[in-house]
Amino acid sequence: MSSHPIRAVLTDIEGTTSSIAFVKDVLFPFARTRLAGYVAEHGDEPAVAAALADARRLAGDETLDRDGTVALLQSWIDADRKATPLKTLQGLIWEDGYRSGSLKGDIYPDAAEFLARWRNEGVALYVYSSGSVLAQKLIFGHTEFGDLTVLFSGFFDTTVGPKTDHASYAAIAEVADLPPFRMLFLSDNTAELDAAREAGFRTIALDRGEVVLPEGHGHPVATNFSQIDALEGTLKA
Ligand SMILES: CSCCC(=O)C(=O)COP(=O)(O)O
Ligand SMILES: [Mg+2]
Repeated sequence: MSSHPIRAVLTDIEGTTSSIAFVKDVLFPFARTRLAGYVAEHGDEPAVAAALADARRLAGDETLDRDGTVALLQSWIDADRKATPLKTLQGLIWEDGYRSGSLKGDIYPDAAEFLARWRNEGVALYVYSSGSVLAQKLIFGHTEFGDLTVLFSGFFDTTVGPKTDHASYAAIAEVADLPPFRMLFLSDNTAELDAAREAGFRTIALDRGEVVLPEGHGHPVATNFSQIDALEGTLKA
């Protein structure tokens, strides 16, 4: 344990503050089934047209028509590909669901409780997820615990860089204006945790019982946010 208090917590969403099951079984199918209709209705809007063009560029096939692009994006959903244009479109489609009340942001109760507690204690909170910033604000903005977006000082998605690249964490620490060793990154993905550690962050792996963490990863492990509080005895600003 370091003697330097943690000044900020940077948290992943899927597998950390929210179950993988919610993302895979609720959010992804919601977007997948509505994708074709959404693109038909909004495909000419600049943000949507740009995301479709980015997807074609990423796939290396700029000749794809609209149906072909939808099929490509659906295959990326099935493969859980964390591609920025797909994440942009998913966020836009989920927005309709959250606003109409058919989607509710599923946040673990311990995450909601301890995020609020840490914020009250003066720890700054940030999100870093493959989901778009819009999707992040929607999931935290529509929870059974109310609007949790007010707890956060900033939101980062893959437009800052891939989650497995140490440079992304260095960029986030710059924006937060903190030395990386004063920041704690929480994730269920050890490749992400390795990248954060390489950038100088402190790290804790979340083991929510949905995936098996690889052996020998070397990150402290917590099964919920109350254990993080105990593990990081210096989690006081
Ligand atoms: C913002 S909720 C949807 C999350 C999502 O689309 C995703 O791919 C989850 O990735 P994470 O980086 O939060 O594990
Ligand atoms: Mg995750």
